Amino acid sequence: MDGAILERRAQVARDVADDTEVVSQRRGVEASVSRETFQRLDALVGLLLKWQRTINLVAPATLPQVWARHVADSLQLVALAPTDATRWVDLGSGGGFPGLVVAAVLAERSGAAVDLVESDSRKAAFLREAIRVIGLPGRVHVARIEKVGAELAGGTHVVSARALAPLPKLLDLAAPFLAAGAVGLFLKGKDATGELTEARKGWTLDVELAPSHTDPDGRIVVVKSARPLAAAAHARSSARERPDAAG
Ligand SMILES: C[S@@+](CC[C@H](N)C(=O)[O-])C[C@H]1O[C@@H](n2cnc3c(N)ncnc32)[C@H](O)[C@@H]1O
Repeated sequence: MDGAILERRAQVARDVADDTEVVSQRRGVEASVSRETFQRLDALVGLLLKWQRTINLVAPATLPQVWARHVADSLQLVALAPTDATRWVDLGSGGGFPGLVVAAVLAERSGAAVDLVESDSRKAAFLREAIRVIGLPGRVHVARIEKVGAELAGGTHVVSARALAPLPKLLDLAAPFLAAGAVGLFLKGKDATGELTEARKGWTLDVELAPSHTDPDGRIVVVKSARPLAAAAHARSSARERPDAAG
């Protein structure tokens, strides 16, 4: 059989396999949330796929696994948060993970509000549109986290982030929220333990590493409290004061 026909058949087989995978991942999420939450998540995925044609909201290679890699990955944070959490801040939300997924669940809690901080204005436009169209309890801040953190921190129950920065830098970004008593929920890959060892050089931490249900190598860093070590805090503030300091 000619090579072009073989390749076409192989592509059709791959597409069918992808479709089957998408259907089964979507069913997995459907079984784990309420009907209303699932409808919001379905609408979110639809909107993401539409906007993804013009903006790179998530890595294109991850689209066939959108339900597992993005929706289910984000959803697992809700089970690790205090059950009565209503004030949630998501840092560096990008295409809405985990922030918009959390907002889709928290929509059922009275008084819930999810603040999404994202400095990229095109991604922020998507976040705003998703909140408007789906009717999510979210607010978007098109800003650098460093600029708005202190102002947003009061009353936050949970601060989350995925794929934003290595843990030591992430703790610096999340510091105002953690200082205000928020629990930190940070989705991490296989380097979580190494990043935690690094972070302990600058912080006294009460932390748990929870397994990820969507990535066998992944961990969720649950930060229950974080206090900067005095010397490390001093080093950080001196580095900020010296304009020629690295980092
Ligand atoms: C790699 S993406 C991850 C997006 C999303 N959390 C996810 O996991 O799909 C990191 C996002 O954080 C945003 N970001 C990075 N540094 C930031 C900062 N200091 N303040 C606000 N947003 C920031 C970037 O614009 C980008 O959209």
